[in-house]
Amino acid sequence: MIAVLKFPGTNGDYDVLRALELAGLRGEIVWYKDYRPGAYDAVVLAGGFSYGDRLRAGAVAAATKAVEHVREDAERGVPVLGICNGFQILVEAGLLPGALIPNDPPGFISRWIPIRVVDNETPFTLLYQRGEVVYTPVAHAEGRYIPEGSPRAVFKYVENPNGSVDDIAGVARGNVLGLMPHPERAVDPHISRNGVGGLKLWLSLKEWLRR
Ligand SMILES: NC(=O)CC[C@H](N)C(=O)O
Repeated sequence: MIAVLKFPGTNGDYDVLRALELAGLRGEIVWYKDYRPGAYDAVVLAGGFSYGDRLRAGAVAAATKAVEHVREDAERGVPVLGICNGFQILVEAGLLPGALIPNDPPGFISRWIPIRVVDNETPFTLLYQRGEVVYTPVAHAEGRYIPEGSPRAVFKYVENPNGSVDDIAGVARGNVLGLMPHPERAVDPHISRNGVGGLKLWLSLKEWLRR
């Protein structure tokens, strides 16, 4: 069972659930107060505006017991994925290195953009070719990635929309991955005119869990 973690203000949880379903995976939306460590095969922190992005996007959710439990699970080897606000939460909690600051140029962006898979050795990217370009929606105001040390970049923007250093769109540490684009919104041919490039991310997880 895959947990789709929900905080007050999370809005991407049903999209993740649907993507898991399309990939043939079983998911469950888990309210943050109900999250129990050791109970799930993988965890997805979905996008949205947890706690209204107060203080900094992701900062309040990062201080919850639920994220402490996610950290314990991550240390046990459970794959953890943070999408957009989920990525912001993982960075704020120190599970991933660096910082996500307001976009440059400033403002909320919402559009499809091409991204490149530069590392296909994570539990979420193993079915992609290295260098493969996929189209995904981005929808954020605080997505400018500032690295700390030499982070392991997994996705890079082909068209950098937010001023992220080195065009970094997603980073991993061990079995934890975070990215600003929304792979769960690029899975359904009925609503996507830009392909279903996000689907392989969910199929990769399925393959990783099978192995
Ligand atoms: N789609 C999202 O997860 C939004 C992320 C965050 N609230 C921002 O605007 O930066």
